[in-house]
Amino acid sequence: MTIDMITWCKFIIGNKIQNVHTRYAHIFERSIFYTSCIEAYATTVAPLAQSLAEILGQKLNINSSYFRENCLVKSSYIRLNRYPLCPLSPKVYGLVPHSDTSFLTIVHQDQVGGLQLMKDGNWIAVKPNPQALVVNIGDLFQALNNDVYKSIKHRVVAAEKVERISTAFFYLPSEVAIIPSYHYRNFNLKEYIQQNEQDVKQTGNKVGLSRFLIYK
Ligand SMILES: O=C(O)CCC(=O)C(=O)O
Ligand SMILES: [Fe+2]
Repeated sequence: MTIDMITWCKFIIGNKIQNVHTRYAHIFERSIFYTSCIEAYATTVAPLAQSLAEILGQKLNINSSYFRENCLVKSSYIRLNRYPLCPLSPKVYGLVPHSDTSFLTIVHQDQVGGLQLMKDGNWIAVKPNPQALVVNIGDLFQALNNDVYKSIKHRVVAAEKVERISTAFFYLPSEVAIIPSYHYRNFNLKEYIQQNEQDVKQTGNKVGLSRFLIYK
């Protein structure tokens, strides 16, 4: 692994609405305050994600009930990211460049900054604003809307002087829900994750949606 592929970030994945990911259960069990915060946040942000997906989907001929029917409460999850101070910044990333698998990702970041988006071949810093949420289009939404709205490539620059915290809510369908698309062959989340894991193992990279294109 080269230095630029190291991720300088600690994270917890959990979804208290459902069950906490078993690998992290001990952390969640330790603090009732913590779990209730996560639960309150997830309960608030999930309907927001659904409304945004429905609004975006309206002009794209996506059936208005699609998200309600296929995104179950337990299919979405939250990832808490902590970016500790990094002596090697800016040589390593907080998070390596990636696109999210989700339909939508709703990110809350603190005041430190470090999130960057790829736009027209350039990395653009997202101005940190703790009063605002960042909404990213994910891979599954790109497939669903036949490439009208593209999944955004993003990365996080490692924190150099001040530790950074962010919270990402990934709005996802159930593992078996079909993602209908004209550009991509029918697939579901389970298949997509398996394919990505296989590609990362074999090539070191997530190949992503292009694996599922009908016409290459
Ligand atoms: O920390 C951030 O601002 C972004 C987090 C992110 O991209 C992720 O968790 O997938
Ligand atoms: Fe991300």
